[in-house]
Amino acid sequence: MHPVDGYAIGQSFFFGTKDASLVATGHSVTLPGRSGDAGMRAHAVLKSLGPNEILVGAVPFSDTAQAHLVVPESYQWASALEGQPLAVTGPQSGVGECVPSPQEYEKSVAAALGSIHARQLDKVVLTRSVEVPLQRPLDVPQTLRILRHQQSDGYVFACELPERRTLLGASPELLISRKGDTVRALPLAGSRPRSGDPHVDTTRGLDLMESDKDRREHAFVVDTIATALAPYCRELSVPTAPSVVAASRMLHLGTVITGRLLPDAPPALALAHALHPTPAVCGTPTATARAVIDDLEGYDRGFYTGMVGWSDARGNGQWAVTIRCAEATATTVRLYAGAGVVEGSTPESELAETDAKLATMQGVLSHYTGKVDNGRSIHTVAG
Ligand SMILES: C=C(O[C@@H]1C=C(C(=O)O)C=C[C@H]1O)C(=O)O
Repeated sequence: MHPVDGYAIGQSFFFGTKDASLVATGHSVTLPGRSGDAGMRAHAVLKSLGPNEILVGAVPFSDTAQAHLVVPESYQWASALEGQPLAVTGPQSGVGECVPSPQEYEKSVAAALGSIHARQLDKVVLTRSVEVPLQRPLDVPQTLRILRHQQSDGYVFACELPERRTLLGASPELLISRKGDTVRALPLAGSRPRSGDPHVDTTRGLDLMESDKDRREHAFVVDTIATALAPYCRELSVPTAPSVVAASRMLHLGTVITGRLLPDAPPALALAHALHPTPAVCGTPTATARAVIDDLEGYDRGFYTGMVGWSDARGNGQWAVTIRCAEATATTVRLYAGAGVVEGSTPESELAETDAKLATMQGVLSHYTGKVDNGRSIHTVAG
């Protein structure tokens, strides 16, 4: 038994790394949840409640949408969750409903490339979502164990949202963590699918490291994060080159950024707000990229590409970027994936990247959904 087995739909929260798990239940106080100064306001409320209080939850991509941040009635830290292999997958259950469709997504990437060539922006991250019916109710603890098994590093999470929706996933990307005066971020950008063969993956990793397009795509993120953190830090270490980070089905370029904060630096959630949305999930410049996303994507990302995590009253916390995730109701599950578009991108390669990223959660959830085809077969027939 692990405290995660007490996970209750509508009430609980789970956040786990390879070292520890946080399991929280209920909400005594719901915190102010819009972006901007929400991080500081939430911290003030938390501090007023007492030194042992924490807040947990998720912040959406949009800075005008409502966040879901709560002070739980109870919480406990427990050991890391033991992974569980994915045993059986259900039968093929047909095509998921895609927004935008694969064809529309490729058109949007082409339109974004037009804006990049016209020098209106340098990078924009365009995403897709697929909704799939559930064939049986989702077992959250079991899904979290499967996610832990697949993603040995990284951040496994489940967060109860209003209207009995469950946000869950395994993110390989750390927006920011703060422990005492030490901060850490692990931004990811620039990706290749994994092959299942370690030798092929080594070659793909080298290819990623040598790809000018992926290195530029990555550098936008690192530069933006380093610039945003610098005013709060007395030391900031930013490696000059990224390394290859292996997620369950993807290889990414990643850079471990670490810093020592100045006295009176903001608490973890406020630092996270200062960084969000990074060009890993939005683009460069941020405001132009947001406008292009609003114009081209055609759906509301909700909590996907926001942040999920916890903070304590001392200012510590861990906030992961909400990717490789799904949002489940009692009867459906919506999956998400996106890819960064820069000079050198092509519509086909970015669509393929989103398919590869969708496969992470599709594989994990296939036990509940059957195998899902996210519109590519329609694409092939039509094309
Ligand atoms: C938007 C997503 O991923 C982001 C985009 C990446 C890229 O374009 O290479 C890599 C990791 C993430 O920062 C996603 O996984 O859905």
